[in-house]
Amino acid sequence: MSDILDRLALIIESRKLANGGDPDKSYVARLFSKGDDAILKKIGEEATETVMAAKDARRDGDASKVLYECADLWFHSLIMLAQFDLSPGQVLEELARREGLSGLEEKANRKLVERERNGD
Ligand SMILES: N=c1c2ncn([C@@H]3O[C@H](COP(=O)(O)OP(=O)(O)OP(=O)(O)O)[C@@H](O)[C@H]3O)c2ncn1[C@@H]1O[C@H](COP(=O)(O)O)[C@@H](O)[C@H]1O
Repeated sequence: MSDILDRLALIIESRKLANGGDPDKSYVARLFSKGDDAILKKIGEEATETVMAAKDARRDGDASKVLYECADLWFHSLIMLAQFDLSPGQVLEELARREGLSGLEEKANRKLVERERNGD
């Protein structure tokens, strides 16, 4: 299933202006041409729309819109990764690294390290 993420990442990379992306013909190239702030603004918008869709889904009992909004959020996250020369594969590697490590355990370890660093 991560094939689609890899394929999309390749298309997004090809839309960079340095790779010949044309802002008049491509949504992704247009976003790249606007730079960091425009890309990050879209992430904020799509995250908010995802949250609102989830709230509506809980109220209306129809979760289908959550899928669409989440796809928008993931898509724009791929653009943000590309903007920083990162790949979806690297995010998947980070998730794999965390596999089996309880979030509560990780948080406790992090707090311990912070306390040691602060000399508490
Ligand atoms: N998966 C997507 C995809 N998902 C969402 N979108 C676009 O992302 C935008 C989402 O923004 P909004 O929902 O806020 O709608 P909007 O009001 O049009 O947005 P803005 O005016 O704020 O930019 C819409 O224009 C959608 O069409 C996408 N655009 C492109 N792709 C993929 O990216 C590929 C390359 O696209 P181009 O660069 O346009 O060729 C395509 O072949 C697709 O595979």
